[in-house]
Amino acid sequence: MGRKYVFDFDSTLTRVEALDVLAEMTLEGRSNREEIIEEIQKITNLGIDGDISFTESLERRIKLLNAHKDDLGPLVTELRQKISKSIESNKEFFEKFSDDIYVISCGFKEFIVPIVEEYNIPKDRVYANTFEFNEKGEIIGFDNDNVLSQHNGKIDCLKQMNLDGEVQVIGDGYSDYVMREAGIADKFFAYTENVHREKAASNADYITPNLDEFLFVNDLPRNISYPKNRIKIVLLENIHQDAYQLLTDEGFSVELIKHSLPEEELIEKIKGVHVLGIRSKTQVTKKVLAAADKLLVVGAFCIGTTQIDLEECKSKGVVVFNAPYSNTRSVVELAIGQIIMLMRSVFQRSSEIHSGQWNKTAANSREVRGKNLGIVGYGNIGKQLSVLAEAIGMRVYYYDVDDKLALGNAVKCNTLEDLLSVSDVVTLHIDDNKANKNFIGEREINQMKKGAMLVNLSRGFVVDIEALVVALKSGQIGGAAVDVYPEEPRSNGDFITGLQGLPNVILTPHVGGSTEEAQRDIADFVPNKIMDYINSGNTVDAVNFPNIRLPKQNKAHRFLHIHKNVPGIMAKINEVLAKYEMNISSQYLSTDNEVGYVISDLDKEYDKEVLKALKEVDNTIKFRVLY
Ligand SMILES: NC(=O)C1=CN([C@@H]2O[C@H](COP(=O)(O)OP(=O)(O)OC[C@H]3O[C@@H](n4cnc5c(N)ncnc54)[C@H](O)[C@@H]3O)[C@@H](O)[C@H]2O)C=CC1
Ligand SMILES: O=C(O)CCC(=O)C(=O)O
Repeated sequence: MGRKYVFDFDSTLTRVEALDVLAEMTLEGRSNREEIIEEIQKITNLGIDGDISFTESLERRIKLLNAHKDDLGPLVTELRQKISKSIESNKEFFEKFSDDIYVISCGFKEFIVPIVEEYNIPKDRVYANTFEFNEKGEIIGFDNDNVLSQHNGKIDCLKQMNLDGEVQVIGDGYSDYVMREAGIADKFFAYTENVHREKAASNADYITPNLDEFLFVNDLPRNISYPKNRIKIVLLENIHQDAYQLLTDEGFSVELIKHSLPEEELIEKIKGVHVLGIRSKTQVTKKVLAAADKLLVVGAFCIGTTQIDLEECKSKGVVVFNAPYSNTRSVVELAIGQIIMLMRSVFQRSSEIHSGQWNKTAANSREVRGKNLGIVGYGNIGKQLSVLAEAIGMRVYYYDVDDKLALGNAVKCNTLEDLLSVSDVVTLHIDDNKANKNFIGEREINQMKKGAMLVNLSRGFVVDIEALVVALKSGQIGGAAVDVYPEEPRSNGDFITGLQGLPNVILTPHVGGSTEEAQRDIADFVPNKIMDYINSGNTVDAVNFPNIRLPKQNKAHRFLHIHKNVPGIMAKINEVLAKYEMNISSQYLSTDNEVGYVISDLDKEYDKEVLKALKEVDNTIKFRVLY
């Protein structure tokens, strides 16, 4: 093609400005170090944005630096650790196109050459300044005759190089852009992986958030087939900021929305989205999924997943992850707290005193020690609650549809009625299966001891609210703590329930799992699952999909193929691979009744036609090339 690639060094090939790093090193121990560093950074930026002449910026910085020849070795060592992430991961490009790659920098050859040589860029293709030293080896200036020490020196430098073919400049600063503005370069790519400079970005032919994107738009060899910045993630329902941070740090384009979206709005929003993050409110229905043209993953940043049509997701090759344990402890602690508060009628006493009434009484105030706690649903939450409740002296009874091993001294009940009839407090921790609708209704309430308490931290639809209201008014139930409701609002604001205003009723707005700890843990767990799937194809812990984990292979391509689980499909996939003479270095298939998911690691080079052929294999649901 005869195309030439001209790279800037500071904040482009490396994540930092080298002179700033040098300053941090040379000013070590100085009392005014921070102020000087700040001043140097200010001057650097003024020079980069063209607000002061570059020569002035260089002179002023060198004076402040107080550097010595001996500092340059450690500086190079430091810079080696600070190569831009996507530059580091795309060495293949620098190998294959080494004859066409140049560095033009207003930095200094003394530290640029040793770094870029490792990327196959020899010193004769590095255009940069050189330091001047005094007899003691101190850096006292720079070679003033070098055009790169002058304002807009990059223009003259590139002109003198007289390169053939199309010249593309990749850099973060205004001084890179001016080469295109002067008509010497053909295209300017504003490189924003490390810093987004408005002046450079607004003048660019193209803004490239990393080298992956640059290589993608130019169809050049690259480490990953689809740049991460092109992967669009939408996080709804006020998901913890840490999740946003993790996913943006990984290079994805993430949008954070505070509330849930109703179906019609989600149908619009989901178009072009690769990953959707939700909590318990957002309904991911068939209609939503029909509009989801790019969707790869749904992340439920909670335990429950019945708000998602898991089967439809699977049939469309959309993998769903949740956080099955992150908020377990938070729910358990709230349950314990609520049980104690109910038994002591604390909320009534509190409301009285809030309204100016002193009512010191022991009536309806009991210890939990020695009382019977009935746990319905002996899963992750139920079991942990069992242990904590015993530790504070409660006698635990439990009921579960599955055969669950009793922890500690807990007593298993064979029927729900057995549990209800013996418990002083009944607490619900069954899962969010829709079959559990009105699981506790009038009949079950009447099977409870008179005056017993009811706690619901599972799902709102599990309890018939009207029946509960009647029982609370009649005294059949002595008090209730309710965290979840059949209908919950999409965002904070007004809310009405028949339970409002009743004595000894604690109402909370679905906050069982809403603690800093739980939300932080979820914000770490789910994004890691998402990244593992996007980056490596791993589906371990997916709730609706065959689970596979295959270690990353070097010098291989990875193809992901999701298909309907029909006889002979693997043979067809491998026939295609054989036809295109691809050597399989490892392959892993996992299936369930409906779908099969196979990861194939293959030899380095491949004919792009193979991708088309694999997509066309009958019963293919989704196909993706990772690298
Ligand atoms: N309030 C909140 O903020 C939170 C609420 N939750 C709710 O708590 C539920 C339980 O969470 P985990 O313990 O982690 O779930 P889990 O799946 O570990 O346990 C649920 C247990 O309930 C049992 N079960 C289901 N239906 C039953 C029935 N009809 N009768 C008796 N047992 C039945 C299951 O066999 C299972 O052992 C979640 O599904 C979710 O709905 C979870 C986290 C936070
Ligand atoms: O607070 C949330 O996001 C929902 C908590 C919950 O109910 C769950 O984890 O299933």
